[in-house]
Amino acid sequence: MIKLGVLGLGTVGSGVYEIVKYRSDMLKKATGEDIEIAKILVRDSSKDRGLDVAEGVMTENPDDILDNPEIDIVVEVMGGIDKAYSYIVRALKAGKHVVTANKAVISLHMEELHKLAEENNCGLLYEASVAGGIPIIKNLKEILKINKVDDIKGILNGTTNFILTKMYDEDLSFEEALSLAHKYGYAEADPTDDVEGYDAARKISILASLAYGTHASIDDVLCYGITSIRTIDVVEFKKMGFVPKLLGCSTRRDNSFSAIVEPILVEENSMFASVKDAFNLVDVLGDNLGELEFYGKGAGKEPTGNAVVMDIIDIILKNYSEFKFEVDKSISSDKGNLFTGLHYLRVSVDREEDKAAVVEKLNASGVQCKYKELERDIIIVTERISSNRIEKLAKEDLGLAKKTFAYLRIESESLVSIDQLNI
Ligand SMILES: NC(=O)C1=CN([C@@H]2O[C@H](COP(=O)(O)OP(=O)(O)OC[C@H]3O[C@@H](n4cnc5c(N)ncnc54)[C@H](OP(=O)(O)O)[C@@H]3O)[C@@H](O)[C@H]2O)C=CC1
Ligand SMILES: N[C@@H](CC=O)C(=O)O
Repeated sequence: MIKLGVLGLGTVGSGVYEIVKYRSDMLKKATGEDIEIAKILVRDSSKDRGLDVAEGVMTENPDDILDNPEIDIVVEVMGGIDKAYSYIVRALKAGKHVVTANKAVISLHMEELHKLAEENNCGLLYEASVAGGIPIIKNLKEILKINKVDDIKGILNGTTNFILTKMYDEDLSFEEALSLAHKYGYAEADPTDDVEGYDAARKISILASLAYGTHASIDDVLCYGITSIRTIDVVEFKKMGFVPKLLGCSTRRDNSFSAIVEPILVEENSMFASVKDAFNLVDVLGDNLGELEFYGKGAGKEPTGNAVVMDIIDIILKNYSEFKFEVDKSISSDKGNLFTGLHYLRVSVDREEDKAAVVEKLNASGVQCKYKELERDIIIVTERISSNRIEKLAKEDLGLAKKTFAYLRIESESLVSIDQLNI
């Protein structure tokens, strides 16, 4: 009998609970073990969750799990950083295996937690922390056995993909789409993490760390969210034949890597454009393998619960010990300089006369571009520049205040010059 202690019974925790409860025969067949959820930690054990949890299983005291010698595996699905981190550390020090969906903790403490797990002969698995139901981490570890992986790119956040899809396909406002994403359980407790790109930044930092054998932290990831994209931008994207997607990308050249999360305009007929709602797509480039894509549900109760339970199976079958996370200190981040492209930039102005000032500064910036003036906005497309340069153009050369502009890199194999763009 394997006993689980589950920290959290929200969206993911209830998915885990239901799979363990209703798929017990299949789990026994897969592992040869009976698996029981012995204790579940929540903040409020009196809350009605519509789940038939046996008497005495729910607790508000973490010690009932972390100090319980009968519990073999701790499943952390409560979210947050400090408490979750301290519970994971306690569990590992107590010799308990840990499965977590918490990208915030893994992205921040990856190196230390792997070391701690190894020292205590425990498994530490976190498949659900990246791309929800997609088994990307397990597959990436497999690929890395005989491939060098320099490039990873993906739609890594279900909430923002859902919002952008609803804005593009159904003309919903940003706020309407976000409230739906919350309702479906896709968004983080604080959706700022989703819409500002931090959640995707944590995910790409985890993938980059695994791929490059370095600890890429969230501070190494340049991060822009989707909050500045407005209805007027969507109209312009459609006219140009592009679809906006929030992508997390990482690339390595020699001993430098760049990682970024940013909204990107992809061509209407591209694979990324076809990824709708809360689905994710991760594209991995291995030097033997070539390009490999992983597609599936990136958020939500069942897919994420499935990823967590698959990790539990791997812990029981001891499919965790062969991967060693070793950190190569010679690899460092160069903060997004390796990403370049033509860019779309929209600048909004309050007064007609402000437009002339923007255009004058644009001409003085030295960045080649094309633009058109609308009633209260200027739509600009720039020559190929780096992600750092477009940021400098908006904030320093044009001196634009937050919320008065939006920019997106344009990703297209065929597009080399702004002359090919009709704005
Ligand atoms: N939602 C998703 O689709 C995905 C989420 N994740 C990650 O999974 C984790 C959980 O997310 P999700 O299920 O959406 O979160 P929820 O907010 O839905 O659930 C959190 C659960 O944890 C409990 N909890 C939170 N803090 C504490 C605490 N300090 N002490 C005791 N219990 C606590 C809550 O108890 P109570 O119910 O009593 O308030 C609740 O049951 C997060 O790390 C998230 O990033 C990963 C992939 C997908
Ligand atoms: N909030 C996250 C949940 C899964 O990781 C997302 O929307 O992708």
